Amino acid sequence: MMDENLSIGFIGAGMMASALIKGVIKAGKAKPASITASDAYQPSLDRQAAEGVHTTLSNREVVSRSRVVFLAVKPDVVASVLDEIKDDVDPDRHLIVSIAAGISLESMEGRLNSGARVVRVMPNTPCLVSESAAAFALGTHATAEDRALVQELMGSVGYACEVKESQLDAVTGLSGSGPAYVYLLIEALADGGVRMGLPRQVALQLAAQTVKGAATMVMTTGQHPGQLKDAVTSPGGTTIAGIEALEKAGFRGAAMGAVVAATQRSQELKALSATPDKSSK
Ligand SMILES: NC(=O)C1=CN([C@@H]2O[C@H](COP(=O)(O)OP(=O)(O)OC[C@H]3O[C@@H](n4cnc5c(N)ncnc54)[C@H](O)[C@@H]3O)[C@@H](O)[C@H]2O)C=CC1
Ligand SMILES: O=C(O)[C@@H]1CCC=N1
Repeated sequence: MMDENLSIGFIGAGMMASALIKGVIKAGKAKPASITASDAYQPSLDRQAAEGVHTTLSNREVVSRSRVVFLAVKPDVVASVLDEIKDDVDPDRHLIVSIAAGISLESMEGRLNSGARVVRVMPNTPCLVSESAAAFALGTHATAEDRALVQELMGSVGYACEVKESQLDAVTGLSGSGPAYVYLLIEALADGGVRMGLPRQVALQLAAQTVKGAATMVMTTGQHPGQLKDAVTSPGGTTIAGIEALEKAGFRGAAMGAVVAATQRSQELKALSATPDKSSK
């Protein structure tokens, strides 16, 4: 069990950090006062301060006040942040948890002093509503306790599992970016309803609830999505006409292609982060 007074820090207090902070507070895994967040942008800090979180412009202060330090800046900022906090990171005290897409454990460990405990997590924004889908991979020096802590913390805001680091790009392409694909789907379904005469608000509610209901069916019945699809689809009925339209438009290929494209972009980011000067360590 996690220590309920565990101090958690966030370097970068943008979209994803905000969702995580709200999620872990709601799950009772941390009190606002035991969380410290830094950002270079004052309005982001003001938002966190309003939640009772301790805020600072200093990334180093986050490290000094926290045992678990989330790196929640954009991938291209991770290297400079690690250079900045390097000498404050104590392997006996700190666990560094990066949520940055495509930044490898090796590149982060290479920028910190030896022995630093690092974990990579790929969460998604629905952790704001305790419905995150996250996967994580442990660095060289992360311990069994670190694994349990990350599993408990991320599990408190949704589903979390450990994967090989080499699989994190695919996780990024599927569940990290995935909420955006589903929002597109919901918007498009609602547009279809509006096209056929439904009021916008009604169409949006019906579309969103349909996606939520279908996802819940997959997760609770244990049935394959194909079986569940067949149960909706009457011979010669309406659903098969809709499915034919989707298949003709290449729906499955488009969905698969989205995951492939986003995974490849994550791989590209990794390649970019692996090239910089190791001399500046
Ligand atoms: N948005 C999402 O759905 C997901 C994002 N991620 C990852 O989370 C990380 C953050 O993404 P977002 O929250 O979407 O971005 P964001 O742009 O909303 O947040 C990043 C924050 O970092 C701050 N910042 C910039 N330079 C800084 C510095 N030197 N020190 C401290 N703070 C600094 C910015 O002012 C900004 O508020 C990225 O690495 C991304 O790959 C991972 C999973 C999902
Ligand atoms: O778009 C991005 O790069 C980040 C990573 C996963 C979701 N958002």
